[in-house]
Amino acid sequence: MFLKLGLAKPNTLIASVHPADKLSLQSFQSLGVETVIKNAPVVQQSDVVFVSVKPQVVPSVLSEIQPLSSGKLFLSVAMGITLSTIESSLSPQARVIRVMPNLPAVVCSGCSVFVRGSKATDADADITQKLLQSVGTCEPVDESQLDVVTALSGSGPAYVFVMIEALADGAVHMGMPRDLAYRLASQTVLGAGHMVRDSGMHPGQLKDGVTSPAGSTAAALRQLELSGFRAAVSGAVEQATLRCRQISGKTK
Ligand SMILES: NC(=O)C1=CN([C@@H]2O[C@H](COP(=O)(O)OP(=O)(O)OC[C@H]3O[C@@H](n4cnc5c(N)ncnc54)[C@H](OP(=O)(O)O)[C@@H]3O)[C@@H](O)[C@H]2O)C=CC1
Ligand SMILES: O=C(O)[C@@H]1CCC=N1
Repeated sequence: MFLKLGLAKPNTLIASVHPADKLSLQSFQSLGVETVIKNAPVVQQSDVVFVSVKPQVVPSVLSEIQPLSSGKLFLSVAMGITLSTIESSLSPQARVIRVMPNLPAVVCSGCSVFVRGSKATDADADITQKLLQSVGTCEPVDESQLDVVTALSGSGPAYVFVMIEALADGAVHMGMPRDLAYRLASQTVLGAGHMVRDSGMHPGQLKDGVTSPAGSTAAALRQLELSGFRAAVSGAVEQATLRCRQISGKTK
């Protein structure tokens, strides 16, 4: 996406990719980006390094690149891995920023936050914000919020995809063709999100505006309440937050 938007040129990027990961290899190569099978050349040749391996793999990757990390900016997207863990695993001269992006960045509708590490400069924060704002929104937060952010906006697209699938399943059950059901369900979620973001109105007030007395929406909402919909969704955010905290504790 950064290439498409002209924020970087292919010959300024380099990625470490496992040879077995044919899909990633092909997509980088089709963009003209050099790929290597080791992490060291990526760090050696870069000013800004994205750390985007699974949290459980982060400690071994950081210890591998530690000797090469002085003077570089590291942007870690790994859930649950704290700034203090990352900073203490790299050179004291490494600069670190934690980022929590989300999947819709691939269609320029992402939602990211970032937290500056102790050595990160204003220029580092600017470049992080510029990169992430090119693919959606990006705002600074306190690190104490990052696990909940991960649970809300990091994982959130998955909950919404399930919601869209369930909406469409309901409509198909009632006789609607599936392709029409997905079009209507996805546009409904987009439109509702747009209204909450831009109207300044409380979501409950917007919900009331859709709900005619003795109408179909009231019947549907009653079913959602009986099924524990609110508790299920807010419980999902709670469980995801707890999982981040668990990972965070294990990798300190
Ligand atoms: N998916 C999402 O929507 C989001 C993910 N994140 C974070 O992004 C990170 C990656 O997540 P995700 O992309 O879903 O996970 P994936 O497992 O899909 O990607 C991780 C990649 O790292 C590779 N890898 C494994 N070990 C090493 C190593 N030692 N050196 C270099 N590369 C290695 C893996 O290769 P192989 O498969 O061959 O092992 C794989 O290609 C996680 O930390 C996650 O918390 C953050 C926000 C959103
Ligand atoms: O599931 C995960 O661990 C990552 C973190 C945010 C989205 N996906």
